[in-house]
Amino acid sequence: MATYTLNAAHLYGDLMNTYGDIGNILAMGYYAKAVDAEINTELVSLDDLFDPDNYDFVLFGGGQDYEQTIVSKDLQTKKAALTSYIENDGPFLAICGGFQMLGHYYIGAQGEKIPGIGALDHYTLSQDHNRFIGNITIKNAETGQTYYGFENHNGTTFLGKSERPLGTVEQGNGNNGQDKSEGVIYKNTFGSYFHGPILARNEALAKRILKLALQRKYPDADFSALNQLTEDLTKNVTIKP
Ligand SMILES: NC(=O)CC[C@H](N)C(=O)O
Repeated sequence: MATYTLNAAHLYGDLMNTYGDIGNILAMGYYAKAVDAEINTELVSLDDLFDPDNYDFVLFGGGQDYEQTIVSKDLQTKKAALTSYIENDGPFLAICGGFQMLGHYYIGAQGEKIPGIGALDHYTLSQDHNRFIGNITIKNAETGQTYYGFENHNGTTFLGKSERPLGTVEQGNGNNGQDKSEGVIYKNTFGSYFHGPILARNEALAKRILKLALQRKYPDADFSALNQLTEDLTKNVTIKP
């Protein structure tokens, strides 16, 4: 038994898990070992109850438009609980289709309007016979860190006033191919179009989100070993695309 335990919800992990997005939880679990912590993961899908008090981390991965249509209906039943989790600073990572569904709506490739839950203030439009596909690099303004990933999406997302981007696009398209924004940060919720998975490829971000989750659950504990690990690794490792 580890000293610290985090409970993670993999939201609709059986329907939306593009490019192995669950690897984000596995990456966090890997770094968690450095501070004697472990992560228990539970699938929360159609007709399941989402109790915000039960979870310390939520992952909502990407998916195809068809799966998003199915998930959209069920998601409305979890809207209040998910919004309350986000508003109470619950650590959350939403990728691609999951990122789109936390916002107001996504117009799918066939022009269909797929409602989100509006927990975050963005909306997503559709491109005409085009997808953004390829490697992407962004820079995070607060930390100066560079993140690497792979994007594949039809949707073009536009952030609301309360949202700031996860990063500024240096290579690739990002949220919409126009304003250089990629992803979102709102409270402790992170959204991104990055597959890869993002936390497996970007250890500094993995540790940042892991630390948020650990400190929220165990405010009096000392997780400086994780800090040390972050500093040492970022000092010595050159990350190439
Ligand atoms: N990879 C994804 O999650 C894709 C999301 C959505 N179906 C789009 O094409 O924009």
